[in-house]
Amino acid sequence: MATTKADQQPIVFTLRSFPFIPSFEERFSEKFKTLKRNDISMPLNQFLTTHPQSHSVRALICGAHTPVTSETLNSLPSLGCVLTTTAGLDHIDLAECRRRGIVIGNAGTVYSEDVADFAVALLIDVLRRISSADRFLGGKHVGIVGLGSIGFEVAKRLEAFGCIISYNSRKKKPSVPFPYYSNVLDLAANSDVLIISCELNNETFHIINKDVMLALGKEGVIINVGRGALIDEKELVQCLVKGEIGGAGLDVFENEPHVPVELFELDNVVLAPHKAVLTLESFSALHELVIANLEAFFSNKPLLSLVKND
Ligand SMILES: O=C(O)C(=O)CO
Repeated sequence: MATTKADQQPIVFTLRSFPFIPSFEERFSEKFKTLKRNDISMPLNQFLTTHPQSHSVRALICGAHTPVTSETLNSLPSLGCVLTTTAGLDHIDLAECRRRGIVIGNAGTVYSEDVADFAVALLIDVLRRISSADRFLGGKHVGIVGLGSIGFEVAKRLEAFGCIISYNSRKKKPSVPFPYYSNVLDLAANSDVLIISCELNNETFHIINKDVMLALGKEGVIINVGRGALIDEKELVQCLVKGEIGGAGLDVFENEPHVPVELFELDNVVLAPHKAVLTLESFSALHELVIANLEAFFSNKPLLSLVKND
């Protein structure tokens, strides 16, 4: 049998959730020798500890629903690179990657514009469904929690609607013209709308708690396109049911795919099944980025979307 270019390549282990487009999958498997877990009924770590090729895996592709735990990493002794198809990193044991010198690449900014569009669409939907003319978007004070690439794209779009933007993030961003709040509670107290687009980590878990929701107030709207666990979901449901906040647009939930049943009953809530990034444009850009990252890794160059993990 003729040897293809892929036979000479180190092995890339692709976990299931990589959103391949068929033509891309072909290109990908010509370029890279891949190990796939076809039988997903076998637990991942059992597959890895019994599969002889696990020892030769140099790069791993994962997604939001395929956690990369220390156990997984320990079953891949030659692993040097983890590429996630997500912008978020909360499914990866970052400390273990750091300890083992494994580089991490994420989806960079490929989703930012689509997620920002989606956040704005959710907001318009929440406001227009329940409101009379005095609740339209113009003049609303919008607080953005997490002014990364998504948050910034949201700000650009909402400024064009005449909204007044301010934000909270770990640090004040010197190049940004919007007022900064170092504390989410103060941001909520001064906003009509909170857009949640920060990353989920130990510091941001339940950053939107009951106090923040009460500070946002009865007319306040929350849009979450980050991660479900950024909001204390039980409290969110209570606040919505009791009318302590005005509405919510949610693309993410604390225990996906579970969605609290109470939310389905509420007219002032718009629910979406974690689909803000699901566009052909986002995925095509992601696929190019994954290939470019693997090529960079295998030629000892820095990843294009290298994650800072120190
Ligand atoms: O990029 C991410 O973090 C996502 O949630 C994609 O769905």
